[in-house]
Amino acid sequence: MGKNSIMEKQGDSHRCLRGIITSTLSVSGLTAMVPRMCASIQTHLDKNWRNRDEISLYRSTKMLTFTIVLECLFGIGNDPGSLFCVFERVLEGVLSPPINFPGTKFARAKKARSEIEKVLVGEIRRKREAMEGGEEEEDGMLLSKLVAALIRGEITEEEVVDNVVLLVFAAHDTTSYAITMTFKMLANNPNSYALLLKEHEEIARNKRAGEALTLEDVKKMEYTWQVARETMRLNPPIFGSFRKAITDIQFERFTIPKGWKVLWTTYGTHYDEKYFPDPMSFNPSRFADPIQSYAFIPFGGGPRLCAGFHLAKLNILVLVHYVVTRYNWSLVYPDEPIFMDPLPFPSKGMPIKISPRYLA
Ligand code: HEM
Repeated sequence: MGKNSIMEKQGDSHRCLRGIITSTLSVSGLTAMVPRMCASIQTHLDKNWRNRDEISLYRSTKMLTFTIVLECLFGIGNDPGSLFCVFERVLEGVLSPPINFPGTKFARAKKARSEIEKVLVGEIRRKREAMEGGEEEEDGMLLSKLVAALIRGEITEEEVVDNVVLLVFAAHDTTSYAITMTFKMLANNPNSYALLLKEHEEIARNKRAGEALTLEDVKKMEYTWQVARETMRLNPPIFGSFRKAITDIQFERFTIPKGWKVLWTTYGTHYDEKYFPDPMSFNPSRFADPIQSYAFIPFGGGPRLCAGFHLAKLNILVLVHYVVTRYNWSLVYPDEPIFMDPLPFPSKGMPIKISPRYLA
C-alpha cells in the first residue's frame, strides 16, 4: 500500500494524517456526504439490481463500497467500474506473500499499483491546479482536504496517493463482508428481520418519492445498528491485528519485552460469556445496553481505532434501508460456507434472489 500510508506512520506524522482523514470521516464531516451516498447507492441498485432476479450480494457490495469511496470521498466519478478491476488486483496482492516474480499475485498487484498511481496522480494534480486557481475546499470531500494539506506543504503527493489506495483497501472487504453477513443473519432470524423492516418502513413512509435520507433519518435506525453490531460481533470482518511493543509492558503476570509483536484478536472478547452472555446466540438487543469498553472491537480501539468507522456505519445502514424497502430477497444458499484468505468471505459470493417490493 506504500510506505506513506497511515498504517505505516507513527507519532506526530500519524496524528497529522489521521487528523486530516478523520475531519472528513467524523459524524459532522459525514453530514454533507449523506445525500451523495444515497445517490450512489440508488444509482448502483438501479444499474445492477433492476430487472435481475438473482445477484451476488458480496460482489455487488464490494463494487458499491468501492464506488462510494471513490465518488463520495475523492470525487472520482468517471466510470469507477473500469478502475475496480485494477484495484482488485492491487488488493489481492496486499495480503499475499511478497514474491515479486512474474505471474504471482504480488507481481500482478505491483503492476496494477503503478496503473492506479498514474490515474491518481492525474486526479491530484488536476485538483491541485483547480484549488490553486481559487476553487474552494469542498465540504465533506477528503481529496480536497488532502490536496489543501499538500498545498500547505504538510504532506507530500506520495502521501496522498498511498492514503487513497489504503482507504480503498481498508473500506473494501470489511464493509462488504459486514453487509453480506448482516443479510445472512437477518435471513436466519426472521423475528429480527420483522423488527428491522418496521424501522425502515416507518422512515420510508415519512419521505417523498425520491427524497434522500438525512443524518436524522439514519439516527433513527437504532435497531438496524444493533443487528449490524451483533453480526460483526459473531462475524468480525477483521480477526485482529499486530502491534509492536515499543517498551517493556507488564500484562497480568507476563512481561511483553520491547520489540515483540503482539496479536490482538476480536474473537477473544466477542465470544467470551463474561462480556456477552450466551455468546454464540444472535441477540441484537444485547446492544441496547452499554457494552464494556474494549469488549466489542470489530473496529479496533485506542489511537488506531478504525478511522472509517462512521463511514462504514453510514454505508451499512443506508444500503440496508434501500434494499429492504425496495426488494424482497432470500438467500440462495442458506448454509453457504465462509472461507478465510486470510480475510473471511462467503465461498459462493452469497447470491440472493430478489424481486421488487412496493411499500403499502
Ligand atoms: C465494517 C467495516 C470496517 C471494519 C470492520 C474495519 C476495521 C478496522 C480495524 C479493526 C482497524 C484497526 C486495525 C489495527 O488496529 O491495526 C481499522 C483501521 C483503519 N480503518 Fe477500518 N474498518 C472498516 C471500514 C473502514 C472504512 C470504510 C474506512 C475508510 C474509508 C476505514 C479506514 C481505516 C483506516 C484509515 C484505519 C487505520 C487507522 C489508523 O491507523 O489510525 N475502515 N479498521
